[in-house]
Amino acid sequence: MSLSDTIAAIATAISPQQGSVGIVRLSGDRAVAIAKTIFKTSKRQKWQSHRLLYGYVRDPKTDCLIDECLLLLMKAPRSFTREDVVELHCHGGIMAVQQVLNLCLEQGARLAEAGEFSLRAFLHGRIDLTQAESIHDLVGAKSPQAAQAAIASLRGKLAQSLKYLRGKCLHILTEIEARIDFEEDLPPLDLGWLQSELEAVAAESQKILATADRGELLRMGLKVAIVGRPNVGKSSLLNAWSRSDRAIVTDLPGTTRDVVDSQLVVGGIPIQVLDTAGIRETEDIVEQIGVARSRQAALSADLVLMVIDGLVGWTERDLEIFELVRDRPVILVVNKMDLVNYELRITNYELRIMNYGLGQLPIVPMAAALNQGLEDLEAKILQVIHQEAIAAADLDVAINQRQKACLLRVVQALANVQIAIADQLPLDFWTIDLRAAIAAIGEITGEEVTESVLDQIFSRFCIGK
Ligand SMILES: Nc1nc2c(c(=O)[nH]1)N(C=O)[C@@H](CNc1ccc(C(=O)N[C@@H](CCC(=O)O)C(=O)O)cc1)CN2
Ligand SMILES: Nc1nc2c(ncn2[C@@H]2O[C@H](COP(=O)(O)OP(=O)(O)OP(=O)(O)O)[C@@H](O)[C@H]2O)c(=O)[nH]1
Ligand SMILES: [K+]
Ligand SMILES: [Mg+2]
Repeated sequence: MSLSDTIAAIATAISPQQGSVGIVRLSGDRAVAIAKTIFKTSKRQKWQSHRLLYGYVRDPKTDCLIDECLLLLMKAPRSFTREDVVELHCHGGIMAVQQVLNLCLEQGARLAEAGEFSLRAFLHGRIDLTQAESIHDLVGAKSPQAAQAAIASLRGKLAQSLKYLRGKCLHILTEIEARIDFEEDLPPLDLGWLQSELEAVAAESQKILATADRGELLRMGLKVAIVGRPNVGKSSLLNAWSRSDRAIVTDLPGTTRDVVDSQLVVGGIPIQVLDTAGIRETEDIVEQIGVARSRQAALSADLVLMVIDGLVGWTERDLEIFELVRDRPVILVVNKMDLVNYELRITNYELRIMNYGLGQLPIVPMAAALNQGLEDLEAKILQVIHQEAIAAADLDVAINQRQKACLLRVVQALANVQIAIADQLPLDFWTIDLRAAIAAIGEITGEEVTESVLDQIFSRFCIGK
């Protein structure tokens, strides 16, 4: 992959007969020259930076008309990549953008690799690595809160905090090194200052680290499986919750055969809900496979909603299903509460559930068919996944697992400096650990990062980003 190539890619999502506009993007030294061979505009319009030109794309070999387009020119360094960038705004769908892209490639551009526009923006110093990663997060965001965290990082909030930490570490390092090099000429190190600076850096690092759990939830979301005996109302729950008719509901036990999923957002957290086949012994081959899939879904879920029938109550069959899922976080949904005396039953369940040794199982009474109990269910879910702690993190950025791993190394290295001081080790030892802390911060921002880490990060991007 050469940085001196001029690259081209379709920058928008493409889908047949969809999207009113599609954009082909070029970046590099030859972007303007390539665009000029295929895009014709009236003489009155000048090829000026940050202006839109109106015109037509033609195949220069055949003079065949391809599309009516707008062209946006952004001259280096005032562009996303800091190279010359040309955008051809074509008609949507597949054909126009694909043909325009092919012409760019025929005229000497190379198809961009995944994330290569963003990689160039990073390598040319327009954004740091945390900002580049946030572009990927923003594009993939599945809730407004996830998008908010991404845009905060994109604006450089995390980058700023890290820059501040790195600055402090460098300052401490300089003070210590000066004592190594010119010991006689300088006043002795102020150990009180040094330690309070180290503690301040560690505390700030911890504050950023505290956003990692929220980051994980916002990025990955939660997989929630609905399981239970046939006919307890699992599919009714999925439909009520997703306000859809996603799953088939009938009064026949064994209606759901396959795992049916739906995407929701609860408290800003993207949730994938899986409705599953009712679990029971059966002779029906198709249903058997469905039941096996239910078990699999339950075991791979982050959280299980185990549904029982409020009218029937807790049965031995329910206990068997509970045994299957009890290693996962479980919420017990007591459904069809519209059919029973509420107060009486709930007390009854709590007693019986205690008798079964199920402990402090969270219970939510519901009437899924009547859309009742959904708010309680969501509140209980947020409680079970410790949402309070997550919402309490007082930074609006939310770091990812890579950034977390680096920050943990920062904290560890700082602790090692403290140990070196306490053990009165020679100053060289102090600086070794401080340098490790600085390097770990640099790995987050991209100031000190290996090619393989960059490769890992940018290869997850889509082509055209
Ligand atoms: N059509 C289009 N829309 C888009 C993008 C794009 O590349 N093209 N973006 C792509 O991600 C996002 C906007 N982000 C951008 C970020 C920086 C620059 C840019 O040219 N920056 C220059 C000049 C700034 C200025 O003139 O003030 C710079 O920072 O030097 C452009 C878009 C979202 N929308
Ligand atoms: N009265 C009442 N009926 C309900 C409630 N929830 C579901 N039902 C009814 O119970 C029957 C079974 O509902 P489903 O949602 O298909 O149950 P399921 O657990 O998905 O069943 P399987 O897919 O067969 O395992 C249907 O007739 C529903 O209308 C409820 O809250 N109250
Ligand atoms: K059913
Ligand atoms: Mg069902």
